[in-house]
Amino acid sequence: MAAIAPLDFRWGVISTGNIATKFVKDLLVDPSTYGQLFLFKSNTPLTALVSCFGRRNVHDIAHKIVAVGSRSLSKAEDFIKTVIPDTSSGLTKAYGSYAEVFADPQVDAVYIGTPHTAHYEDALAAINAGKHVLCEKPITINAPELRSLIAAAKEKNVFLMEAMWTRFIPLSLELKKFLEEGSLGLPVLLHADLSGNLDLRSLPDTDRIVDPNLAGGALLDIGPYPLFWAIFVLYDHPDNAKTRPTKITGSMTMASRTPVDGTSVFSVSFTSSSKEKVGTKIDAQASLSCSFTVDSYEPGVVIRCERGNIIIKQPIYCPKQFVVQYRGKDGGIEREETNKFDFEGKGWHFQADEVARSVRVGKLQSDLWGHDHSLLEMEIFDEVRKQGGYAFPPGLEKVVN
Ligand SMILES: NC(=O)C1=CN([C@@H]2O[C@H](COP(=O)(O)OP(=O)(O)OC[C@H]3O[C@@H](n4cnc5c(N)ncnc54)[C@H](OP(=O)(O)O)[C@@H]3O)[C@@H](O)[C@H]2O)C=CC1
Ligand SMILES: O=C1OC[C@@H](O)[C@H](O)[C@H]1O
Repeated sequence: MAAIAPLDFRWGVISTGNIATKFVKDLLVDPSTYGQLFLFKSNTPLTALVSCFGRRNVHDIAHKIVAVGSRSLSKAEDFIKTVIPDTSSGLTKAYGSYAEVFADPQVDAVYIGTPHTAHYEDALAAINAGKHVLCEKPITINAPELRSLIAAAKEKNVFLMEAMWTRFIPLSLELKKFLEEGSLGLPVLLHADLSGNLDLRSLPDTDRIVDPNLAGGALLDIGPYPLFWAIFVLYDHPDNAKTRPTKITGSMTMASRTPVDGTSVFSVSFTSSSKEKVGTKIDAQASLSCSFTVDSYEPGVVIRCERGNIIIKQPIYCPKQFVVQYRGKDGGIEREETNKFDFEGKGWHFQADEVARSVRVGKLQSDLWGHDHSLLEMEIFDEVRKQGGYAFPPGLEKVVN
């Protein structure tokens, strides 16, 4: 079979903050690299098998960073010098505005790493300029904004995806295959938590984590990850066939000087009695939480199935290990399998490969994290905020129902 010529996929990056830096560093990792392969032997008698995967092995894509835009030209120039040193000779253009990135004909796709509240307007401007878009999570601050973006992207015939990077890491790809084999039976109860004590009262009120004018709080910032596991395992389960949840509950505690959530607890239920789709078999619930006021908790994700459990270690946004526990006839755990993963880079590049490969074949959304996934996420967050009593300041939402 003839090899496919590598596609030069040309990125324009807007913003120069924390995640833009991490994403761009990962884009610079050679896509053909395997991670370091290692063998792991456990002393636990229960552990029967250990598998190690170190994959990327992408030969069909070459990521190029052709433009970086910032609200300040000098920040864009500094970013290029420090983060993309090989191209400081001029291969990457620095712009003192985001609009210039959108207008650059060299740019195929725009990566958006601005605060949550800017996502809608930045993505819309990129789409209207005819650019494909990869936008950080949460893709918008409510569902109506996202519906409007999806409509605009369809109208302009461009690809749009939320940067839900966890979906594309090797662990998720492997776990998906395992879940589809169904050897543990159906999932029944999923627990997922992402937390970290940020000492919210010590942060300035203008920090994006606590500023209500930047849609601060735990739910929108780290809530996408526990919810990702519920959507990935339950909503996407073959026996659920993308049937929407029958019930969503939410509760929030406000713990900073500002009116944003410090901790959110929410649940999403999928039931076979759902009227939306006859024949659905799954009866499962997800118990989810996120907090900026307490430390992280292990295990990050537990998927309890009819015949055993799957245990995923922190950090749940980029886990590198899952353990499968098989239940014996007496109900006890009779066997465990540990699956470990390793790769070059930090994991943000896998989503970039997905964007380039999807665009290459003319797709307008990802097969793995499509518009429906992000829309479900935003609808769940809207409901949790409603039940939890978190209303954004007037005018923050650019589109409302
Ligand atoms: N996928 C992941 O792992 C992560 C995703 N994120 C997501 O990325 C987004 C940005 O987070 P993070 O990088 O931590 O934030 P930072 O504050 O570090 O960076 C945000 C950047 O956005 C630009 N910007 C545009 N408008 C504003 C504004 N009004 N106030 C402040 N900055 C602005 C700035 O770049 P400039 O001055 O150059 O224009 C700034 O550097 C969030 O939506 C967050 O949810 C964050 C962390 C990890
Ligand atoms: O996406 C994220 O993951 C890691 C967190 O530290 C960060 O605040 C968040 O935006």
